[in-house]
Amino acid sequence: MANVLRNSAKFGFSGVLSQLSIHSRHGRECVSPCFSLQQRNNSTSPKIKVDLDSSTGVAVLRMQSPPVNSLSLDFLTEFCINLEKLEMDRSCRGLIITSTLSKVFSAGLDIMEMYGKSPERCGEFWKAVQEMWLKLYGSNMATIAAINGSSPAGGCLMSIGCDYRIMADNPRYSIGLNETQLGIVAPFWFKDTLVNTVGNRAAELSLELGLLYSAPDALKIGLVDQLVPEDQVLSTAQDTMSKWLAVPGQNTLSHWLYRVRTLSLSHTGCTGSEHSPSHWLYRVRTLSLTLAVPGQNTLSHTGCTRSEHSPSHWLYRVRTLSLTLAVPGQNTLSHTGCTGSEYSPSHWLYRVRILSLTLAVPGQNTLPHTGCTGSEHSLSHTGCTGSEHSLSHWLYRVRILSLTLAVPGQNTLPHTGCTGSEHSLSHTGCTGSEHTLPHTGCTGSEYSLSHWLYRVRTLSLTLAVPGQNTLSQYTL
Ligand SMILES: CC/C=C\CC/C=C/CC(=O)SCCNC(=O)CCNC(=O)[C@H](O)C(C)(C)COP(=O)(O)OP(=O)(O)OC[C@H]1O[C@@H](n2cnc3c(N)ncnc32)[C@H](O)[C@@H]1OP(=O)(O)O
Repeated sequence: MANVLRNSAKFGFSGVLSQLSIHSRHGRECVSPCFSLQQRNNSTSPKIKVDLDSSTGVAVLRMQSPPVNSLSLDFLTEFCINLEKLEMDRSCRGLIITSTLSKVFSAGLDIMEMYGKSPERCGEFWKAVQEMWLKLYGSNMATIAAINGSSPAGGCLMSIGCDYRIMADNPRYSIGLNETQLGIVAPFWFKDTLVNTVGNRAAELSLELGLLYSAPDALKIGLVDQLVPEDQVLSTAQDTMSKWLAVPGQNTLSHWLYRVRTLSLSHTGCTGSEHSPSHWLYRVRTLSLTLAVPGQNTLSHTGCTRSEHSPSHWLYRVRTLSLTLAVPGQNTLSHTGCTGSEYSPSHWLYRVRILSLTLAVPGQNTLPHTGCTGSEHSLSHTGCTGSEHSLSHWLYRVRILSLTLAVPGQNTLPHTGCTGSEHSLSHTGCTGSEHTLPHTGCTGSEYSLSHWLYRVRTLSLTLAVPGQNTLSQYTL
């Protein structure tokens, strides 16, 4: 195992990403996700077993792919097909996910899928990973992870994609997003899902250090909701499910809104029939894909078919969004026109903030302030100095910072040229009457800095969709 992981780190993810990039730049015909799922399911023996109890409306999905339920393309395909079937079965209202293996819930993404594979295979694999998460996180069923063994990385993602987590009370089992320890950057939607589960600070620590938590520690930080003796994991999940299903309207939009709300966008500019979950799944997925690998996903694999979804249309959107979420070291910037020495990390460190500020408000920020140079580029206001500028530190801090600053309509240009003491006001540049914020519902003393910072972070996720969010319909 150690060798495999070492190899994957060595050859690994940048290679995989660039392969993906090459692949996606060529573009492909879009097909419906259902069709593509069926097409690519090549496995012979089932890796997933589903039992639906029609009297309770609860399905138990058992992962049974030895040795460790690693998430290979075949596994994910089968998983998604089963999920899709249950989703379409109106008699099924609740889903419990568990493992038939002793000691392991899921070892996460199958390392062997991640190197030495063709670009096509890599693309399919990564698409399947995203589909798994979208289908689970966006499910209309109540979902419970009955975690009866270790659940690192992608296994943890699968768990936090569920509404509730019950784990075996065994300190030898661990769970967490440990990608950083493998030299892998957890995509932003992994991060967002973790933040939603354990909060900002715990997620920040967890991702920067690539922590795996023992079951008791996972309970302490809220990564799991409950620990029970190993032989009671499934029965407790079944008891718990009955409480979830007793909530009126469990399968309705209200359920959906609570989960998706934090996913960015979903509930914002929609009206009328646009509120259908299927519509949203595709919108969310599109954006997620775009942002998961900035500059690398052309979105040909999103399943969008309307002509407005043509690559050329998307390229412009993608570029904007990608820059918004500029992730140092992960973005190759090939799509921005940067070449050669501009790729150096130091270049990135200084560009990132400016780019974030500039482009986080599509259509509102114009270019002039991207031309900042010299001392204006100092990142002193981020609190980062010297060795703190390591990759993992940057990835998680900068991203949050840029989201914090993204306040469409509020952060107008003047503050981008701010230097020195002006930056002390939390670099939002907002003062006095600029804080009208009629659409946020904020008034009077609510304008205090700490309030503002926390609200902004939430708002910025909502607002990161060019031309879609007016916020007028939505009051936090
Ligand atoms: C394009 C992609 C871009 C970005 C992706 C970013 C996201 C990445 C998310 C991920 O999920 S990366 C995967 C990270 N996974 C791990 O770090 C888990 C590693 N595995 C373990 O920690 C342990 O195996 C375990 C705790 C799950 C189970 O321990 P134990 O019961 O002691 O089993 P072994 O370690 O002996 O393993 C048995 C067997 O299984 C193979 N294996 C384990 N994990 C994986 C895996 N993730 N993929 C493929 N194969 C795996 C292991 O090599 C052993 O195989 P043998 O042939 O040696 O028996």
